[in-house]
Amino acid sequence: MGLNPQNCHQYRWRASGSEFSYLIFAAKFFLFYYGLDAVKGDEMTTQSVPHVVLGNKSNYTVAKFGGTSVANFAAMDHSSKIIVADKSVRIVALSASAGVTNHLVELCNSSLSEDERQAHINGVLAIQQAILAELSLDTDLEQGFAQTLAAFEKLASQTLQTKALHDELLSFGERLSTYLFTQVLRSKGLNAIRFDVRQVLKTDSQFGKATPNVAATAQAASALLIPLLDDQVIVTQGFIGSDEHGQTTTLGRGGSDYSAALLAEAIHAKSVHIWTDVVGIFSTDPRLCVKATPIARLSFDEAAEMATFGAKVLHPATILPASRSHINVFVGSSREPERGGTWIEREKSQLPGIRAVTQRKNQILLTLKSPEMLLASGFLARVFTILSEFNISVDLVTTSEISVAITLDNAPNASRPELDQGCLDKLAEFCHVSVENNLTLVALIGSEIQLRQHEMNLMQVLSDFNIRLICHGASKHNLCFLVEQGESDNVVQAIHSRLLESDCAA
Ligand SMILES: Nc1ncnc2c1ncn2[C@@H]1O[C@H](COP(=O)(O)OP(=O)(O)O)[C@@H](O)[C@H]1O
Ligand SMILES: N[C@@H](CC(=O)OP(=O)(O)O)C(=O)O
Repeated sequence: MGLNPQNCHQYRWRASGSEFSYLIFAAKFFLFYYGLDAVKGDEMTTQSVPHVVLGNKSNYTVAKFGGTSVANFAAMDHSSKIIVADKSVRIVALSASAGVTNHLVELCNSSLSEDERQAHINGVLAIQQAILAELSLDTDLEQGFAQTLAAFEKLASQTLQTKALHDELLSFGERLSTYLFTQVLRSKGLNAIRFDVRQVLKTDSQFGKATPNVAATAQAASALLIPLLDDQVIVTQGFIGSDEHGQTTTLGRGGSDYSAALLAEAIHAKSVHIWTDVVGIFSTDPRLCVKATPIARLSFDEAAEMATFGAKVLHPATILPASRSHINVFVGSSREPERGGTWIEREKSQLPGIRAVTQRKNQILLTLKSPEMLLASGFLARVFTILSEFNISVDLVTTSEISVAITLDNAPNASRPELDQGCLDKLAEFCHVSVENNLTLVALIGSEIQLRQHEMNLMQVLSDFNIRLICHGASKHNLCFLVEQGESDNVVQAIHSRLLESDCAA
């Protein structure tokens, strides 16, 4: 296509004969997208889109591409066509290429042997080099990429003791993928620039799971990001940010979705598009149930519950900025954008009933029993005070006259403090403590879930399994229970087959 970004001040796309397939793709994508937007009443245009704030909204879109959508050159190529076809996309928030963050997490482990360390470094380099082999980087990108790669190799070869250094190392996946993807977009004729998101995505210093500072992010975005948006596509990193001292932070595993929603909020975007490897959010993980079906529309509440209770396709915090700032969220497949996906919107779901089933493995059940609880007050307050002192976050709670059962998330990526012996000792001072591991939390998600007739079928389905705890009533959007981890895939499949395959919400 031969468009030199240095000389290109207009956001545009030029097609030659050999690029005819892009035209067809763009037309198909546009038809699909326009169809959806027509339903929603939004206006789409193929023209350059200036940053116009209508009311408190611009007409821009933030597009997030997950690790699978930038896994290799072919995936990047598919993803780039979506941006070419949708001129409202002005910020692209990228994840690290699939597999890279897992290597980086391993490299944070201080007990690695030299050979193991080198194998993980080589794993990261191999993924970058395979993509680089298909590209010729412009000088500005080439220099930055080489420096970033050298900085990665230097840091990765050391034993890193602090959480701050772990976050610095974890950030390299996104920092590298954004150089490569910027070039892929330029090769399609887009005026793309790479932007270091740490300049604007401001967080506290809770390394590993930093909390964004929304006001500081908005302020930095209006000074540094919004002025760049009129005639360029900004390629930036998901997952990472920086604290007030300029140190790199991360938002927790899978956090790029959250970054995209935060950036959309900061630039007053109308929507966030999450591009992944499935054609939307399904009635359950499609890898587990072949008959799982994509859900066309979900409310913010339903989507938040699904993400919280294990639907890996969306980071649970994504809905927070989207919901408070009225930003619609779309989830679709970067390989097959024309197949549509799931729209997550403020409107309440039209259909009461169960719409999906999710599971979250590696849960702990903590049961605290004390005869003193009988007719006594203050027991629960004492329990929760101790858990909070140890920064332990509780998921489900059920109580009986003399005991309380609590579930805690112990997933490897939960980024939460583990249940340590100090906490258990403190609880044991006034009650009998039992800890059960290897459990899975299964959640039925929907709207106005009440134990009506077809939900009662659930009890029949579950009668074949050993259920450890059931929790229902605090939210109308879920009904949760714990099962043994070894059985949980079967439980989800049985529930899906009996409750969702006949009247799965669409
Ligand atoms: N309810 C669900 N709907 C769709 N996908 C789901 C669901 N639950 C789990 N998943 C899994 O989430 C995966 C996509 O998330 P992820 O691997 O994080 O993608 P990305 O690389 O785009 O970040 C899918 O491949 C699918 O197996
Ligand atoms: N790369 C980070 C952040 C992320 O969001 O990735 P993905 O979009 O591939 O889930 C991770 O693997 O956790």
